[in-house]
Amino acid sequence: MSLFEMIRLDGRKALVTGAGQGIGRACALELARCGADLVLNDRPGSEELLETVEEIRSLGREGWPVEADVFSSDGPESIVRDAMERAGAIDILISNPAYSVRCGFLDYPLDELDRTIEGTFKSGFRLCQAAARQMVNRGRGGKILLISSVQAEMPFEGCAPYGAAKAALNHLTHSMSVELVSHRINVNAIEPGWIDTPNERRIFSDAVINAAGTDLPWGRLGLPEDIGRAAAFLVSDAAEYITGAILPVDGGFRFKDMRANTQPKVVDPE
Ligand SMILES: NC(=O)c1ccc[n+]([C@@H]2O[C@H](COP(=O)([O-])OP(=O)(O)OC[C@H]3O[C@@H](n4cnc5c(N)ncnc54)[C@H](O)[C@@H]3O)[C@@H](O)[C@H]2O)c1
Ligand SMILES: O=C(O)C(=O)C[C@H](O)[C@H](O)CO
Repeated sequence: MSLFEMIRLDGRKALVTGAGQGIGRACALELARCGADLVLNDRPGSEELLETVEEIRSLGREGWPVEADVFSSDGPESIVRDAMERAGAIDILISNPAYSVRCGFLDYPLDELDRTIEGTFKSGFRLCQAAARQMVNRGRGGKILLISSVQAEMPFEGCAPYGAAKAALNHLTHSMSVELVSHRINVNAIEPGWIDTPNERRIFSDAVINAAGTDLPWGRLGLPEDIGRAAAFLVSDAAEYITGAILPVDGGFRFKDMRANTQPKVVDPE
């Protein structure tokens, strides 16, 4: 079979969290273009989620919205329960959202440390666990993809708990791949570099983003679609023999010293 045929996802049911905008939305759209039907999660009341659902349906695929906070106490388990009710199965899981604030190590507030570990690591752990249990019970394998970050390997000032939580997700990816391989469940992660998403636009001014784009080795920031395409490959049959892999999609960012560009102190308040 050709790569083109193997990358098709027709008949597969995928759950993507944080699918209203940014990287989650781009992953969902790319999976739909490859033929998957999708359960799409985002926060309660998210208008962007409904826009993603509409766009998926306009591609001729099913799009089932599940509004829930994946960081909340019953969030991950309830999202998986709802996904099973709507779609009947989860063949593919993409665990996407994270929580972070920027603050120096010496001043980092402990309640924010807890939120970062809860939102970035624990919610991902619990979502993967709940989805993997369904995949194992069903006995037909599955694909799990975690959205990590280059910061798992690349320390930025003011981001210690977030980077540590992403490093923990990388380890979790390796551990899950070992424990789930006998169930034919592939577990992989993508490390996005600096991707032009609404979240980055909230943190940085246009001037900072434009300057960073010029300085990045590829000459531009990453686009959410760059991550979406890598995600679609990793959850397809074309990647059948890939498990426990951490794929950077960063245009060479992690090998260039851009620490000066990544400091929030250069943000223009306007
Ligand atoms: N943008 C980057 O440069 C970059 C780089 C490396 C890693 N990442 C990672 O990519 C992932 C997505 O980031 P993004 O830049 O697309 O962010 P974003 O804020 O632009 O989009 C995140 C989406 O997730 C949703 N979301 C957030 N918290 C949620 C919650 N508790 N429950 C349900 N939905 C929730 C948001 O509403 C939004 O739709 C994160 O894990 C982030 O750490 C991003
Ligand atoms: O969100 C992340 O994990 C990133 O690495 C994004 C950017 O690289 C970061 O905002 C730049 O400081």
